[in-house]
Amino acid sequence: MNIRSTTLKDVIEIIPNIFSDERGFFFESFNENTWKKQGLPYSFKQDNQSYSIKNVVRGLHFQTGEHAQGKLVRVIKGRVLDIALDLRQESPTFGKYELFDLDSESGKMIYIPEGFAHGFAALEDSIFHYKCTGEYCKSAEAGIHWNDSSLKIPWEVDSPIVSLKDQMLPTFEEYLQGSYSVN
Ligand SMILES: Cc1cn([C@H]2C[C@H](O)[C@@H](COP(=O)(O)OP(=O)(O)O[C@H]3O[C@H](C)C(=O)[C@H](O)[C@H]3O)O2)c(=O)[nH]c1=O
Repeated sequence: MNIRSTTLKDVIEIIPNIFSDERGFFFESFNENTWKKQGLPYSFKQDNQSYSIKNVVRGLHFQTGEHAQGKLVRVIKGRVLDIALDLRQESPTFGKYELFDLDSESGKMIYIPEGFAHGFAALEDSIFHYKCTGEYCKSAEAGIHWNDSSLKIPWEVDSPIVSLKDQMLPTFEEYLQGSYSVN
């Protein structure tokens, strides 16, 4: 597999070895020993999967404090524009985000460590899968508004479909003035 650093400190892009033949293709989406040898995070506590119709935007989400989650994200079907936003005040890339075009054919994965807000837009009807380094904790859920005017995230979708919960999320400025601690 190929591992590439990104513009965000500690966010890693992973391209697995894909074995193609006349039937289709195969790749290992996770292997503890291989990841351990490559110095990649390998301890995950929960797998999640969501299906989003085209134009859905989910996020930007994170869990606060000790419940912060690292996420290994990939697309099983379709194509998404994925985003990671660095919320770690001590990070050299604090307040920066990067967009990642993820699709089912490339198998490309992104590892997003604890301390980031995460979201994605479904550019097609898509199945999204991610491994989390920590379990879900409803009381620790937090987020930042998907359409924040200071972040100006270019989602590439027309009339996004956003949950009521996400429509109510604070702006990045409101978050910064709040009392959240992401890790
Ligand atoms: C995240 C989560 C949710 N749920 C329940 C809670 C709700 O009843 C239902 C839907 O949850 P929600 O609307 O928060 O799902 P998403 O909008 O896809 O949230 C996720 O979207 C962005 C992209 C993320 O990175 C987060 O991991 C996660 O917040 O699933 C669970 O039971 N366990 C869980 O781990």
